[in-house]
Amino acid sequence: MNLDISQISASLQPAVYTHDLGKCYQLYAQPKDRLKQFLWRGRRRYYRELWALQKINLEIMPGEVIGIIGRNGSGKSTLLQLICGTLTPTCGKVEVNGHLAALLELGAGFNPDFTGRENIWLNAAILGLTQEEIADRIEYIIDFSEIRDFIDQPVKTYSSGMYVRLAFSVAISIDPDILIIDEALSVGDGSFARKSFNRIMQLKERGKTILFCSHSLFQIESMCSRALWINQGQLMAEGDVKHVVSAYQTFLDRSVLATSEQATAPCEDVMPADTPSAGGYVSGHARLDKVDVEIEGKSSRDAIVKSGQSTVRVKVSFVSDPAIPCPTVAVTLHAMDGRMLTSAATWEDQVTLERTPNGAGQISAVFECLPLLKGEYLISVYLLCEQGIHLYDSASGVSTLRVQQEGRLQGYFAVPHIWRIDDGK
Ligand SMILES: Nc1ncnc2c1ncn2[C@@H]1O[C@H](COP(=O)(O)OP(=O)(O)OP(=O)(O)O)[C@@H](O)[C@H]1O
Repeated sequence: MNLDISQISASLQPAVYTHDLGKCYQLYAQPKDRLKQFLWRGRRRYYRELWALQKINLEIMPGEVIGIIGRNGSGKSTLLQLICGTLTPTCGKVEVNGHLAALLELGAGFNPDFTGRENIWLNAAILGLTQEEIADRIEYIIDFSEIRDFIDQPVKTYSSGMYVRLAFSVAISIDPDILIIDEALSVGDGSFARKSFNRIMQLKERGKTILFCSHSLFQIESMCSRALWINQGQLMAEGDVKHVVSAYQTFLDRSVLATSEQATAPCEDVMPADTPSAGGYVSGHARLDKVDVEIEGKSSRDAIVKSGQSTVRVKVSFVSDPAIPCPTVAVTLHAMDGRMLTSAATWEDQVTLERTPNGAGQISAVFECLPLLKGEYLISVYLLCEQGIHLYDSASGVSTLRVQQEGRLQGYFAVPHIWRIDDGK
């Protein structure tokens, strides 16, 4: 057997390695301060420093799928951009071993006056493809983007959806060893979002290294083996995804800013922009049709609920393309400050939804004798892919539950328990 030592050592090299990596921005209160700074040549300081990232030490091995979490402005995008080389570090170093493709600002490299086809050539060359490789792949890129009819028009005439489709198709076509994704797991709209998500999942299955940041902890937990939590530019935790997500969730719960940061559930509303079929669904997609909340059999958006007594039923109707696997449904309960208190999901309970040949289906989540304690709570509903990862559609705050309670117990939930008189044994 011939062992190629150089190949073995290459495979043991981290795909991404950073040492004491840091990025500092100079913030000027007014534009003229920049000029003054230039004229004084560093003898006086007219700016304030902002360390977007500090002392980041990472070793990401080939094939790892790493999720990056943190509040807005914590430094996630800065880290991804430093790894991609679109930002220069202020200190420390970053090493990348392998062909890297980034889905950061999609289409940032497009020239608006060039046609879609010309931009493919330009963009793919920037991403490292040779002329021959581009020639080989251009038809695939155009097909994947589904905008063949417009491919010879200048991209400035494109809708934002078309722009994103083209940019994603080019980025994904380079077959990278390392894929960097900044909040772009659901690219574009409708069926394209699912298709792009499937493409990313294929790369994961083929053992590619993937780094992505998302506000959806749910998506991070579903896809990643390891997670990094960044706060105010510092690495707060890294390691097993469940531990890191849980530590971050605890931090969010403790934070007075939790309200503004609660995009932790499957988040953004994703409404299909494609043309619906006669059955009301969009090709390759699914959407919520109707969500109704019933308290003791009566429909209500703003209901009085008796703690430990009332039954709450969340009725969800959806339509989906019958050609895609049947979707899954999740229901979450939030406190009014946005914190998610609990959730229920069909895939976790091994419940399979049913639908008509037209792709329409209904399911109810029934919460009997709801054990919430006094207070106000919000219900949200999510429609996801069969694996419970890709979000098709969501409806936030579909109903407010005003829970009334006898007695003085404090907290959010009554947890089943018993009291035992301790006889000292
Ligand atoms: N070009 C820039 N000039 C000055 N400050 C910047 C610049 N880019 C980012 N920052 C600051 O650096 C910090 C980190 O920003 P970054 O975009 O990396 O955060 P993030 O975690 O990706 O946020 P989000 O989740 O909102 O995308 C923020 O305080 C941001 O305001």
